[in-house]
Amino acid sequence: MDNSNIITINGLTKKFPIGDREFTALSNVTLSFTRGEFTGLVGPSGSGKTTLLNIIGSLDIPTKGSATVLGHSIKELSHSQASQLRNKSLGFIFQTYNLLPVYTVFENVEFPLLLLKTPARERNKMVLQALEAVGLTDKAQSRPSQLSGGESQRVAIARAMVKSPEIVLADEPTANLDAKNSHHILQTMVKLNREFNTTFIFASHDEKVIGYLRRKISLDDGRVVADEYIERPVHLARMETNYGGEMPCSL
Ligand SMILES: Nc1ncnc2c1ncn2[C@@H]1O[C@H](COP(=O)(O)OP(=O)(O)OP(=O)(O)O)[C@@H](O)[C@H]1O
Repeated sequence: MDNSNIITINGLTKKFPIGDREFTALSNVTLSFTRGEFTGLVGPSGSGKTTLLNIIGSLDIPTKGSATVLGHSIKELSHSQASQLRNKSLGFIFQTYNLLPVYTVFENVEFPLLLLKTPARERNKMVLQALEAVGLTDKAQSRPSQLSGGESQRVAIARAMVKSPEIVLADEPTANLDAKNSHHILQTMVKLNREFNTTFIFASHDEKVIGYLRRKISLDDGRVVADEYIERPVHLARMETNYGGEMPCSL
């Protein structure tokens, strides 16, 4: 397994202008992430989790310091280079799913491959594989309005995973789900992380998410206040006991 460094953050400070003042959302953050991590940024509301995830995802840039993602310094990317990095190498999962309502489940998952100009036959195969991985093959022709919250989030996971990104960034992915669906989608992500060695980085204050993390980075007031590796995450342990280490294939 290749466990090389894929994200390096050095002395990162992010300030937002508010009127004629500045608000410091992140303050001198230094962190690195290796391939295959299942890591969460945790902390109270307003602690800077989303801001950090957005910078890693090249949706925003540092005010000071640097963030280097897959060899690209985020501050130095042009708009088109940043969107190329996102299209090719990053998958995003948001709390509101962000599915396109007029398209079918199949078309929603296909969308990133259209941006990458993947040929039709290959596209078809990749979409079906992604839907199978999240257990939604039978919903391929449904529209988002016909899905439950848990199913919608699984479509979002399939859409994030379909292009085999190196990194998936998930911002409060369970915020709109009940406990059963939250565990379901978290276990889906654990399975994908294991199968493809995809790096997952979460921003969340949900204890259910935290129970699956192998690394927990705590933020408070824009600063990293703890960075812990968890030997036996509580929900992972429970999942392995329940399924004897094997995940149910219908996840
Ligand atoms: N564009 C912006 N302009 C001004 N302030 C901002 C902007 N984006 C974020 N902030 C501020 O930066 C701080 C950190 O916000 P951020 O969304 O990163 O926190 P968070 O930890 O993700 O919070 P939550 O758990 O509530 O989503 C907050 O105080 C927020 O109001």
